Amino acid sequence: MQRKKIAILGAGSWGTALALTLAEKNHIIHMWTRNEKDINDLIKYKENKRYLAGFKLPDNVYYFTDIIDCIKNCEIIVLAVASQAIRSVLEKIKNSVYINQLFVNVSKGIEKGSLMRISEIVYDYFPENHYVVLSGPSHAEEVSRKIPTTIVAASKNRWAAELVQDIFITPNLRVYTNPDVVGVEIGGSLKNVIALGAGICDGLGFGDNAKAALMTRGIREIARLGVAMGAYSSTFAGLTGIGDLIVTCTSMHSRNRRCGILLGQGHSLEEAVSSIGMVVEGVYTTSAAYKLSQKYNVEMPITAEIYKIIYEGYSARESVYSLMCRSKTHEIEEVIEQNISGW
Ligand SMILES: NC(=O)c1ccc[n+]([C@@H]2O[C@H](COP(=O)([O-])OP(=O)(O)OC[C@H]3O[C@@H](n4cnc5c(N)ncnc54)[C@H](O)[C@@H]3O)[C@@H](O)[C@H]2O)c1
Ligand SMILES: O=P(O)(O)OC[C@H](O)CO
Repeated sequence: MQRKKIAILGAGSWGTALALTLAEKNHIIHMWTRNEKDINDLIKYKENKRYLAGFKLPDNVYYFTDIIDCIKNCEIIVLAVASQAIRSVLEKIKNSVYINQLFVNVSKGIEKGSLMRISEIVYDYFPENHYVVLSGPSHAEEVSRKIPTTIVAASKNRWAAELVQDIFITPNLRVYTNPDVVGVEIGGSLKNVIALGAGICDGLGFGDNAKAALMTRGIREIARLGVAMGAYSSTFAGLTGIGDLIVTCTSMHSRNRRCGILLGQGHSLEEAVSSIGMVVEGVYTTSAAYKLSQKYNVEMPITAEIYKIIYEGYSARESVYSLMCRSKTHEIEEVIEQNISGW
């Protein structure tokens, strides 16, 4: 493939892992982060000691303190900051983006106040630019070690999705395409809420049964909301749905799960988040998901309980009791609603 000039906005763990991957494919990488000390350290050590220590960045990675210089002449602009910061980053570049620059969003979240997905925020600023969301089960710590990983490039535009597939694919990072932007964004964001719950279960000392139940019922309520918002239900059975949910609920790399473990052990939210030291997207997404469930009138009992734990001070044990003692119900709603089996 032809060498591309790619701007990565955000030099956290994921932005850095992607810079490594793309630079090793011989693309020219421009990295920007808001923190000048981080940029100076990157220039000095050619390593991201703060967010992803142990990996040398090659010489075709360049570092910028000026975001406008960073994106200049880049064909691709990768959004790799925490999701609540995406709007402020777009605001900084709003007068400097050309129509032929393609956005690749790798951030997983929903904007807290507006309840907008990242594609909607990008569309607000750049309605004519192509947009691709790249998501799936992909811990930065493993991608940078070249451990086999699979992700999905989703776009309304097939050409854009296939271009991003070609740019990012390596023998260790297999990229699929999908037209379902809503499904991929909802799955990638809301799995973090369930991962907080999985961590809480671990922190409370529960076992594998509880975790399996949480994950299975969790993906079901995520899919219910996603479909109400216009997603394909099959996306939630794929890499960006159940795939990402599995990796986030079971891995000790997951910041969301680790935060949940601390909550389950009785630490406050502030203590838990500050001890993680990196973005814990699920904290914000819990609030957004809870409000989306109300807006779309979709029942999301697990999300509602995690909202109560995080934002209303409920104890985790109280929430588990509420979930277990809800009125009894059927497993697959469609069977009852559509009278499929004649019940
Ligand atoms: N780490 C992973 O394994 C991984 C994998 C896939 C997706 N993601 C997603 O990628 C996004 C970034 O995650 P990360 O792991 O790199 O997080 P991180 O905590 O390692 O880094 C966050 C980055 O966002 C920047 N940032 C935060 N607030 C900002 C603001 N107000 N303005 C400008 N920049 C700001 C920070 O400076 C930093 O560069 C998240 O949405 C995450 O869910 C992470
Ligand atoms: O570390 P987490 O919990 O933010 O998860 C990172 C990625 O989203 C996993 O695919």
